[in-house]
Amino acid sequence: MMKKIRLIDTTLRDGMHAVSHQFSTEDVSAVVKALDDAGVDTIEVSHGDGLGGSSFQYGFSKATEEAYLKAAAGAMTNAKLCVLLLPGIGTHKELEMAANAGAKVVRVATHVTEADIGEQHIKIAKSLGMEAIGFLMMSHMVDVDKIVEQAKLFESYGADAVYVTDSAGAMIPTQITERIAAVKKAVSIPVGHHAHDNMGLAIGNSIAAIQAGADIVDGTCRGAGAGAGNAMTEVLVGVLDKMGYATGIDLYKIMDAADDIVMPRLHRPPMITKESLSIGYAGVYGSFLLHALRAADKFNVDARDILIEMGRRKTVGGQEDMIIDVAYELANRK
Ligand SMILES: CC[C@H](O)CC(=O)C(=O)O
Ligand SMILES: [Mn+2]
Repeated sequence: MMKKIRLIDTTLRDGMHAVSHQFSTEDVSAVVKALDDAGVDTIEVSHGDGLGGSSFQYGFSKATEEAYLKAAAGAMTNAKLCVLLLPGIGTHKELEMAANAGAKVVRVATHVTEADIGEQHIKIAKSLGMEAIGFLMMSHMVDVDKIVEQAKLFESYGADAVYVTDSAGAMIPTQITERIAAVKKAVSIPVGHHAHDNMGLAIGNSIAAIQAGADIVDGTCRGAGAGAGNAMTEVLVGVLDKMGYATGIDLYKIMDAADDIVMPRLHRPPMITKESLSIGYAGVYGSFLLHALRAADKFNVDARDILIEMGRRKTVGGQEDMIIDVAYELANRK
């Protein structure tokens, strides 16, 4: 029997970072229709920083979250609609709105040391009848024991699955293997992995995760996502099939979705560049990329220096405003 790997496509959420949150509701309908038709199990749609992310701090979305979700729900026949929520950026109000608009799954994303701030949202999601997944971000920043502790917290709150997330695309396969294997041993809920390609390892790390026991992996079409992007959904489908795992996704249809539907909508397709590689190397959020490029331009400094300094200061998601401070300081040092 082939093991079934659940593939969650986040082109319309992580991919929002790659288009500065400017997909239209028509884009959402077209991409969801193609993914659903290809057999994708779960499709995530939200602002790149999750529900409530549309703001000065993170960048405004082209449409409201409700309009995106209604467009997605209306274009789906079989897939489950998923949203991302970072407690504090999104609140129970956005979660209720999402459930009413048709979302069946929520990923409650916290910094890897802060699962406790997700307890309330996991419980609210369950009371709304949703599947609730704990999503531990920036898991390269702590050791294995800490990740295990935090994954167990999510399980104790009633999460249906828990993720080890490489937000910065900073880890190498052995680090993924040890983290996933340890979490898998410690919890009895499914374990997922979300990879970024800043160091060219997104597919390799996803394979390492699956071989270490992961049950769920994330992908985006054409790798659309923060930094150098994510593991490509269409590549995962081909590779997993070759490895003898079932995804339930039609390879030709997902290739068509990626090349014909998603690619023309990416004005700046993510790729490994000196800046996105620096994100992986420095271990900072992929979503810092466009902010750092803009600040580098404005203050006439090297974006790599900004990112390396952000890494040295151990900044985490939500500290995008510090990019300006760092650029300003670097410019004054010159
Ligand atoms: C800021 C939210 C973030 O983009 C979530 C995510 O995809 C990650 O941590 O990689
Ligand atoms: Mn991501």
